[in-house]
Amino acid sequence: MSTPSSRNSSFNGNNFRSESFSSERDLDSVLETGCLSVVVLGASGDLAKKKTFPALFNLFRQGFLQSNEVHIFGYARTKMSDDDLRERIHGYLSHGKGDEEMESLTNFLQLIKYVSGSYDSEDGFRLLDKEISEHELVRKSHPGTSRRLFYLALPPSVYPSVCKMIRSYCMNQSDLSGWTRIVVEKPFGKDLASSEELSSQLAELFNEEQLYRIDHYLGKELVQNLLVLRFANRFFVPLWNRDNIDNVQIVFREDFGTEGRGGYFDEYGIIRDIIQNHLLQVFCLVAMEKPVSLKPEHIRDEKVKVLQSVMPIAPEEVVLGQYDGYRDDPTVPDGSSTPTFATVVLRIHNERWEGVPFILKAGKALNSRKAEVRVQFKDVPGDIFRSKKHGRNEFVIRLQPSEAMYMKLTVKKPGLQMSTILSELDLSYGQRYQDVKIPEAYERLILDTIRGDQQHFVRRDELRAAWEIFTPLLHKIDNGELPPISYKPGSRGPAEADELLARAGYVQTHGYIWIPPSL
Ligand SMILES: NC(=O)C1=CN([C@@H]2O[C@H](COP(=O)(O)OP(=O)(O)OC[C@H]3O[C@@H](n4cnc5c(N)ncnc54)[C@H](OP(=O)(O)O)[C@@H]3O)[C@@H](O)[C@H]2O)C=CC1
Ligand SMILES: O=C1O[C@H](COP(=O)(O)O)[C@@H](O)[C@H](O)[C@H]1O
Repeated sequence: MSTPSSRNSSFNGNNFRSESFSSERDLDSVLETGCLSVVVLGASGDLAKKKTFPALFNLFRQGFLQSNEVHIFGYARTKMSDDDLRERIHGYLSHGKGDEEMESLTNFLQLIKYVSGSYDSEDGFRLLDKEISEHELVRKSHPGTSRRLFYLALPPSVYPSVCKMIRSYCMNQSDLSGWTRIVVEKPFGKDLASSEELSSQLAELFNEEQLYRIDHYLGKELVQNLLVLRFANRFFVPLWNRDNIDNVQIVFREDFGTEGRGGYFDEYGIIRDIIQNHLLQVFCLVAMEKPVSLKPEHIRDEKVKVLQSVMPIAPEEVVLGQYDGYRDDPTVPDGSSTPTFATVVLRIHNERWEGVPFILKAGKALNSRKAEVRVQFKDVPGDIFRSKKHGRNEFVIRLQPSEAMYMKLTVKKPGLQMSTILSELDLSYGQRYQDVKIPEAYERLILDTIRGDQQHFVRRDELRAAWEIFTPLLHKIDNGELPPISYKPGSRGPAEADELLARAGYVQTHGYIWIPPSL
């Protein structure tokens, strides 16, 4: 079988980078070859086992990581052997039972080596460098041509020291055609000042091209589809503005609480955990102007512009909640007033969106798990069918689960009578693309880091603009000026949030539920 890299061995680093913005960026057309070391720092943690290693395994299975080129290193303080780490992640690597699948799993696990060390000591990182260099030597990599990817699956508090250590002891030794790249997770800072401080610390060590600020929502299939939908369809181009759209909701719901991550969560809260990053990235793609091209810099320029056009958040357009029982988690302080739910209305001061509320809503321990964008259109002027009673036109993009997009529209009720009902045009991915396995967000984004494509990563000025929007509100919350309203786990969240939604202009449809079609 020809594999992605065996088909493209002639690509060198420069060709690859200049091609990477092309709209034809097929996954299998732009891989570099040569020795690749992927280092997962914080390998003992939750993200590493649930997301990072499984994503690496999926890339390996599909031939995007080749055993003759790649080696994977886990690094953390926990004392454990290579086999201990393999054992720890094994259960999270989904695979079939066939011989080939089992062989692939075994081969993948054999690529993993574990190095234990602290995040601020020379010894640990020297040892890590020694292990990486040995692997490079075995692979007969020419000095300076190797590729080193450091994935920081760690709390942000240790990013500066870890980056310092990598810079001092673990860099690819020359800049021939090799590289060293750093992937950092969110939350990147706690407010504008701390984020800028962190950015400056990292900028002293690495340039912007080496830093990949990951936001895994940007790797989700339907999030990646947003620009295509908006700018490749004549349907939407003339409608996507204040003349036709009444309000937009971007919603994240989880039907479970903080589940063992209460200690982390309590320091951040739902706005820093979900809204300031994941939902705001989706917001950018829904609201930004058309980029000049698909070059990462052109796209990110437009995202920055729309973020800079967001007006200060009005406290009366915010509802915060905390679910009953949140404080029972022993890692959460007794008197915590950290919000686990928030609805925040953003308003954009520009020609396209003046007056249109963008309602960002996120909550834990709610009645369902889903993420979606809901674009609600204005009523039809001079309505002769009295169709208003059914509800408005809505275009819904279901990011997860059951990826889909559907348009709620009024049609004639089938039958002899001339009456109308609300129905839908439905594109459900499970039904329409039955043979396609939708890649995990992390899989796609890690591949992008290896390919050097920064389109789906957050640029420093974008991050700054995002914090500028939320910092005043977050400071108010931190100072106790906006206490959360309690809500029952398994509910819709505080009733006040629905009231805010109605005040913002959202008209709820009664008696209509979209049911994902079954096969
Ligand atoms: N878990 C998730 O679902 C998601 C996580 N993220 C982000 O990914 C990053 C990692 O998250 P996650 O894996 O959940 O975090 P963990 O709390 O599991 O931490 C990862 C590892 O870091 C080390 N560690 C933990 N706390 C500290 C500390 N205070 N100082 C130094 N080292 C520490 C531990 O390794 P050891 O003690 O062995 O060194 C731990 O195994 C975070 O930035 C998080 O916000 C983003 C999206 C989703
Ligand atoms: O970043 C985070 O995301 C997850 C939700 O991710 P999803 O892909 O399952 O929607 C969330 O549970 C977690 O609190 C947050 O840190």
